[in-house]
Amino acid sequence: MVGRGVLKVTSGELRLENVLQTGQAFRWILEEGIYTTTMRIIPGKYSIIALSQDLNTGCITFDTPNENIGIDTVQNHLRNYFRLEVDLHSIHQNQWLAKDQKFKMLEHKGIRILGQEPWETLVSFICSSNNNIGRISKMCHALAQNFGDYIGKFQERDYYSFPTSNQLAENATESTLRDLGFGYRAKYIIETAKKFVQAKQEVGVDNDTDFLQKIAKEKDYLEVREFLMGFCGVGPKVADCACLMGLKMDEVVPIDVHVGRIAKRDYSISASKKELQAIKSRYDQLPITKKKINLELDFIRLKFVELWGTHAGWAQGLLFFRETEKNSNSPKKRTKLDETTVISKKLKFEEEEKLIEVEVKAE
Ligand SMILES: Nc1nc2[nH]c(O)nc2c(=O)[nH]1
Repeated sequence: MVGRGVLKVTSGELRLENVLQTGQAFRWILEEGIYTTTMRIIPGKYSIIALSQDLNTGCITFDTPNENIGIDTVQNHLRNYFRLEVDLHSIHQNQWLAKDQKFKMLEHKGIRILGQEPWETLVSFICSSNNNIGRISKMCHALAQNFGDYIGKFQERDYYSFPTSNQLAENATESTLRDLGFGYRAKYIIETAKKFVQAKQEVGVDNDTDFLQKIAKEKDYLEVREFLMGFCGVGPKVADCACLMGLKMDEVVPIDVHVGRIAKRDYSISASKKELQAIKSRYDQLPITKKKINLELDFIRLKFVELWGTHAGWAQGLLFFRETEKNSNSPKKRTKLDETTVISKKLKFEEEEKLIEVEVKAE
């Protein structure tokens, strides 16, 4: 191994198996206890990275097998990625449990919200519409393999970067993405990439991460969400996932059917007409939000933020994990990347996609 080091993690604060392949990140590959992917550890450059965790100590051994990046640089990168500055145990005890007795029965299990590349997060969650983790992963790998840069080989596998908005806008087409199995999401990705490139040009920023971080710095949450929802295929849920897992907006609570179900079943949250009307009028100055928002789900979002506080999005992460774990097969079964099926031709589920598309159009 060329560059090897250890990342110290306070015991229990991070469990790789509960964060890397459970619906936040989609390009980690797990084989024999080792997680590998490519990450932008050095600005402007992707590198292959391999991680393994000692479950007794919590410590993570990292390798950058093809290059020597420098231990401090990799450690800093991983601290940021895993958001190790956030004391999960303390937040669980002092913020969530203090206000919500349900967290007595809800251990945090080292489930943390990641600090991912915001452009990749946005595109990944566009892919997540009506989709499951295995298929989203296949799509994200397909984007990297077909439109990203070749980074190198590790243990007989080729690794690629996640494509920039420019790479997608210049080299991908709706038809190629449809051929790769993206279904109706093909159009969303192409339209979003093209508009994104234009938006970057207008402010003179070239890098996708820098651009979205600049937006996040200059605008408040509702404005960032409005901005993101201006892109094709981005509704409140996708925008909120990008805010939470890509832009480190810890208070943001993405709401989808799973979390909506939890809100009604476990928290008896339901809004009166008057309350819904009050939310609607909040968005008079935010026309895209007003058009795309589901008022009932937004009401739930606000209730959860009120209940859980500054790291409400992290609390949602625990509930989301428990809910989706309950409603799925074993994690290994649902997330393992099948080597032979990284998408380079039509996938079996194309027929199913067409059905979904018809349903969406009919809505
Ligand atoms: N923590 C969360 N992970 C997710 N994955 C996905 O598809 N949705 C979510 C979410 O709402 N929270």
